[in-house]
Amino acid sequence: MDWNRLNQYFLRLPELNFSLDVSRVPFSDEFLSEHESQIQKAFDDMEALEAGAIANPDENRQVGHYWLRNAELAPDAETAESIRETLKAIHEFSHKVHDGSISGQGGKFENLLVIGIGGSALGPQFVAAALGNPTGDALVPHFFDNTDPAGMDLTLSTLAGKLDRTLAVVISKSGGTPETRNGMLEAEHAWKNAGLDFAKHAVAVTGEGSKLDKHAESAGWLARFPMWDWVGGRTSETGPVGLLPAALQGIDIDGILSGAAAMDEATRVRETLRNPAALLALMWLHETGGKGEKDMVVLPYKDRLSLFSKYLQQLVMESLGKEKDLEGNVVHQGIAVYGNKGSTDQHAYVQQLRDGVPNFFAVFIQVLQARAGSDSIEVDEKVTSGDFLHGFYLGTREALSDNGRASISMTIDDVTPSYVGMLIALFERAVGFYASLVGINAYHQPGVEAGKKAAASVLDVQRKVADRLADQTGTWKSVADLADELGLAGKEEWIYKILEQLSVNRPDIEQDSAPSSPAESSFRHS
Ligand SMILES: O=P(O)(O)OC[C@H]1O[C@H](O)[C@H](O)[C@@H](O)[C@@H]1O
Repeated sequence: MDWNRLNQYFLRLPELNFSLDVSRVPFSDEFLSEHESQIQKAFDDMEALEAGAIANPDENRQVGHYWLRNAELAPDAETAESIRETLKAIHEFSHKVHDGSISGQGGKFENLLVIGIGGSALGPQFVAAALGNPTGDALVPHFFDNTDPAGMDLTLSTLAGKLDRTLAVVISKSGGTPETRNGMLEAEHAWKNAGLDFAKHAVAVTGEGSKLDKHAESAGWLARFPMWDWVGGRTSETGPVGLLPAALQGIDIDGILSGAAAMDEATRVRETLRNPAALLALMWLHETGGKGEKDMVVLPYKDRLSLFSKYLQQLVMESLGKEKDLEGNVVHQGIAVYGNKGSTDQHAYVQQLRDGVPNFFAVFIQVLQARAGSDSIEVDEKVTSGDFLHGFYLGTREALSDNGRASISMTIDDVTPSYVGMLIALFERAVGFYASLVGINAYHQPGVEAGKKAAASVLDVQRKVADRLADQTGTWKSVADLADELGLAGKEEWIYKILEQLSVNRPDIEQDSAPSSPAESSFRHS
């Protein structure tokens, strides 16, 4: 690649020891000048958002995640005070847990069970993996992030005999998400079965007055931490959602906050070529045509960052994947995100990236420090494992460029709390800028509701079908009969799938042996 172009489009932020290289995206100078007024408008939008505008018009909400790492910025004194007080409370609570002045029925807490989903799990999971240290964590984190009973059993099996020293942190902004509620109920049941009082081991992070908040209050849980209306789930990592589990784990949360604050500062600069979030958003615009034409493949060359792409999947796709723009036009926006880590992924899908359908751009994250300490063996003459990792990063990037595949690279020194904060803040702001560039609301998620509503209807049909079979115990019924008798014409497929599932999981519901098709199947209650 062109050394001059690299020097032209290599943004180094010396005060952050962070750099962004967009030289391998084939944009022209004209592209930048053509979009300058749009990016200036995005800066205006962001300024208004940070000043407390209703940046999420559909939900009539402010968007305040940037205030979390700089309370001074909050639009009113009460909000600022609440942020400071909460941070103080997180520190105090975790100190007390660490020194044993708050403990479980079996003694000092040693394990942490985080129960949450989506924005209430992905950030804590990413940070736990990036910054934790299983042999040195103050509390070792475990997660329930689904309503999969087998998954929960697996997690509980690793905590067998230790629940009396395990602190459960139930996280839900709305306080009504079914998966999280189910996880909480399953956990309460497990603690009870172990002869323990769940309330003495539980903490909630949730919106004031939510179902979860009320439940935690009336059951007398150890503590409750707020989840403010103006923080979205996918941008909540620097609020109590992310900070409480991290602090309990023993991670330096002030480091995360200061890294995020420093990146916020750097991405407020209105000079496009000096602003990494603006450059990132413009590169996304260039590569996707502003229409999601290409996917973003995130490839950190460091195991500790392997959950970052999963975290970004929600941040980017739930923010940008929208049917309508702010004016109500149908636009079907979005950028798909996937990736895991290099060089591992070279042995999985990089073949397609290099040679196959050119429908992506890559974002490489290079971490300079190979390992703690400098003691590395030579795995080949004069080269270490870390040199290989670095070589694979440069090699893959080169191979992609050679075949006309664009890539962006960012470089950090090491995976530290501060850099994790920076990465989160950088992508949060790039998402905000990109949303302005394409004219969408990044802060709502209307599409998520459809699946939730349909699931509720499925469970309603399940109750009716199971009751109907129970009313006629012993009688074999076909799907068509049940649909007809229950007035559920058109729902035959659901009825079949529901009964197929129930017959495996409930001893009182049976499916006839080996039917050749759903229509020929029959079921009975016995
Ligand atoms: O924190 P909760 O209210 O439980 O929400 C958890 C998740 O639920 C939904 O799926 C939303 O689309 C996500 O944005 C949110 O993070």
